[in-house]
Amino acid sequence: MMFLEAKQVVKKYANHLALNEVNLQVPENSIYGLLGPNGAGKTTLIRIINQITGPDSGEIIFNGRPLKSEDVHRIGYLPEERGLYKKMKVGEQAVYLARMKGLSRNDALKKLKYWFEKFEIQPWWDKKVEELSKGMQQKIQFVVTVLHDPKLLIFDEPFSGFDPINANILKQEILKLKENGATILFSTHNMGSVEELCDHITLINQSKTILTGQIDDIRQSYKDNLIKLDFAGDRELIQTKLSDSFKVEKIEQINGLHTAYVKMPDETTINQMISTVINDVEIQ
Ligand SMILES: Nc1ncnc2c1ncn2[C@@H]1O[C@H](COP(=O)(O)OP(=O)(O)OP(=O)(O)O)[C@@H](O)[C@H]1O
Repeated sequence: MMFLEAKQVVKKYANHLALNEVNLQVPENSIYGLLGPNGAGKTTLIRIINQITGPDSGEIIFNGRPLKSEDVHRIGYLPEERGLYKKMKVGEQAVYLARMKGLSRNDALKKLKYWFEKFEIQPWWDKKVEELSKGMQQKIQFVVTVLHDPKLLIFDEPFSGFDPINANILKQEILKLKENGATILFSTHNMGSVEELCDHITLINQSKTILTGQIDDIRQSYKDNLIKLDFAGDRELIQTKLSDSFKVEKIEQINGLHTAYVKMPDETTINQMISTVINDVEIQ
């Protein structure tokens, strides 16, 4: 079942068409990546789903029926522009935000304890937000976003500002949230995170959907069987040997190292290709 759908969503800003009949189909309990270059329309779509702004036409279907204002409590949203109160203490603010999402003080404290321990950020509890770095503030905001166990989580550029170690911790947590039943939609420019996390993607470019589907299907349909082989050795000989069974598109040479771009016919394997040249080259 689709947990979230955007149907023919159109949004104009003054003279700019930010979304041009965009569709989205997010299956329940999936991790869904929204991709596209700067200005493509990703944040606009996310803001429409979060009811911060409305579409000019089209609609959002949530859990099988049109999205309602009260659904906002079932969505956890990490916006692109992080917004914590700088002068307030971390713990005090986290409890305050959790209370706004309907948690009792006791529940908020219990859940915050769990997340602060998980992220090893207990020592920050009594610091003012302004004393934290950007990445540290982002961790707090992530915790506050997921604290009320929303069924739908929407993260706008969740990895921006995180160092690789913390980005990895975040990835693992996103996978666990899925295991625990959440549906997750996130926008990103980070292709590594897409490969590692997403089951489905939609690619938006210039306000339009240009590619959508299951990541495995997309990978399969764009597979062009082109293999890049880095080697040291006799370029002419390798070209001749490979050309018997494969199509060598080109061979480049950089600093004494050759790179052959070899197109593999469907019935051939990489092992066959390598065995053709293995006695004549040093494969890098
Ligand atoms: N409030 C606004 N008023 C006018 N134009 C806007 C507004 N918000 C967004 N736009 C325009 O709509 C287009 C889409 O912006 P959006 O923020 O959705 O892009 P994005 O895909 O999230 O980009 P990025 O990857 O840079 O975050 C841009 O051309 C932007 O200038």
